[in-house]
Amino acid sequence: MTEQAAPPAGTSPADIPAPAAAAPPILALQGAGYRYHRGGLALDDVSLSIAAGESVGLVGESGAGKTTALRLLLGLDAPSSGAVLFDGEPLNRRDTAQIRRFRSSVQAVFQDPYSSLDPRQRIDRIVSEPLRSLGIASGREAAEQAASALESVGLDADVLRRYPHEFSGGQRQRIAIARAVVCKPRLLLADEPVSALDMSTRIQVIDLLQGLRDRTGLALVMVSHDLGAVASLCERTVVLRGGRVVEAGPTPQLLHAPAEEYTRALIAAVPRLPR
Ligand SMILES: Nc1ncnc2c1ncn2[C@@H]1O[C@H](COP(=O)(O)OP(=O)(O)OP(=O)(O)O)[C@@H](O)[C@H]1O
Repeated sequence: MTEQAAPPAGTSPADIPAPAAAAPPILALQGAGYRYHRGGLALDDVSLSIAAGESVGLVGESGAGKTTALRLLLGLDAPSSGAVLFDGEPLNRRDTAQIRRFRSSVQAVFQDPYSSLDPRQRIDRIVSEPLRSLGIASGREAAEQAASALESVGLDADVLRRYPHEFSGGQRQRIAIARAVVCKPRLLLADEPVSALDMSTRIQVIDLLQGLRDRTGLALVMVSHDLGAVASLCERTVVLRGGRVVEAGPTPQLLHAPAEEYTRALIAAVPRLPR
């Protein structure tokens, strides 16, 4: 039961402001299903939501449906059944005004930092691209925001005139993260963001994501096989198996006292949980 203070003498109920309605989650899957043209049901009745500032891990064995779920959340594919909700409204790829708001609020980072950056473009063009394509900034203003995004991922502005091939995998992933955060999104969707990196670079990129999350309140959805990365970054974890959610809950609880045998087996398959 919640307690409610009595109104001060002389005030009528109409004078008392109504409690603010809770904001809807930034993004949600609502009973979402997805079937590939030549495949079976890759996702089946999946519901999950990401509130402002929240970090959610999506785990499961290969083929569980993690990438498919992320593609629906990113609006790259439309669900075959159910819905994707953005700020509480169904995501409609034909609603250009909504899609513009969506793109400036929800950005992505992918696994392979080698293929995700256009090799013919200089870093300044790559990092400032979301600003130009969303009409947020151009010219000098876009260049300044790109430099500041690079600074936020630990790279100096002198990288701006260089090309992707001049950088290591970890530096390229930092550049990809700078491009994702340059328009100050509310949510970052990351598909295996550290799995192509060696162990020490992995830890640096996890620390970077952790720092961005803590400093800016950025919400995060991370698909990962690396339960150590999920433990470091995600307060909540959703376990997928065969396209369905088998278990979800606070990450420490889920990793240390899993309710499902499937989750126990996933954890047991990890040599150790780093850090
Ligand atoms: N383009 C496609 N056409 C047909 N079936 C597909 C396609 N992409 C994925 N699938 C199938 O959909 C299911 C879910 O795949 P998905 O890639 O989402 O899994 P995942 O959990 O991300 O796996 P991994 O960890 O290996 O990346 C699998 O059965 C997969 O074979």
